[in-house]
Amino acid sequence: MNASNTLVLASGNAGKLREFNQLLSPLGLDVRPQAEFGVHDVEETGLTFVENALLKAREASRVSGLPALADDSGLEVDALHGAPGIYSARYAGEPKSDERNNEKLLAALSECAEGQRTGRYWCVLVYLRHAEDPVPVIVQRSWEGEILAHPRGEGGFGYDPLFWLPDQGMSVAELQSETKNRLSHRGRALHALVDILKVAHG
Ligand SMILES: O=P(O)(O)OP(=O)(O)OP(=O)(O)OC[C@H]1O[C@@H](n2cnc3c(O)ncnc32)[C@H](O)[C@@H]1O
Ligand SMILES: [Mg+2]
Repeated sequence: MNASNTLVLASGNAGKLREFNQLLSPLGLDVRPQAEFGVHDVEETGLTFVENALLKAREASRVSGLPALADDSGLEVDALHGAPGIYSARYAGEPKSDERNNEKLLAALSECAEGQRTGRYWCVLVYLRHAEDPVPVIVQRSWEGEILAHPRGEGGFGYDPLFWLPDQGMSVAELQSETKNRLSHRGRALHALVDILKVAHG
């Protein structure tokens, strides 16, 4: 990390920012949302999570002058040939709406039998020391689950009320936030990233 352990979080998603703060504040890192620096959302024109995460991190670092951490994530559903995938945030169009995205997902799977509703969350994290960093740190993690036929639970964000964890016997929206952070695609990716940064930068 840099001398002051300050970094900018290249995200405008309130649910992600909450989870990053829960995960990173115990590490003594000063994590600032990109909105503090007037960073606007970039167009996510990549065809992969990693390309989009790079675009977001580069812009946030360029505008803030700080190291940047970006997350590009989404839900891959087998019966939908990987959709909504990199388009998860805008699955039901603009403006982004978790509620409409969930309704569209339920409709798309209305004919899909239990047992065939498998999928996974993906999270790709990119850390850049500066906007032109030629050696980004990149970590990708997934989290397996099944898509419910009806929403359950109030916690989390995005597709969490529809994402069922057979091992837990709960949807992600029914988990305690600490449990989600320990098990999730994002939580595990972040721990791996922090381990890499500790080795690289002390
Ligand atoms: O790009 P930023 O500003 O970070 O915010 P965003 O919401 O647009 O984020 P993405 O482009 O990475 O899209 C990710 C979408 O995938 C879904 N998603 C990712 N992680 C999730 C999680 O932990 N729980 C539920 N849904 C998640 C959710 O719909 C997100 O909006
Ligand atoms: Mg986005």
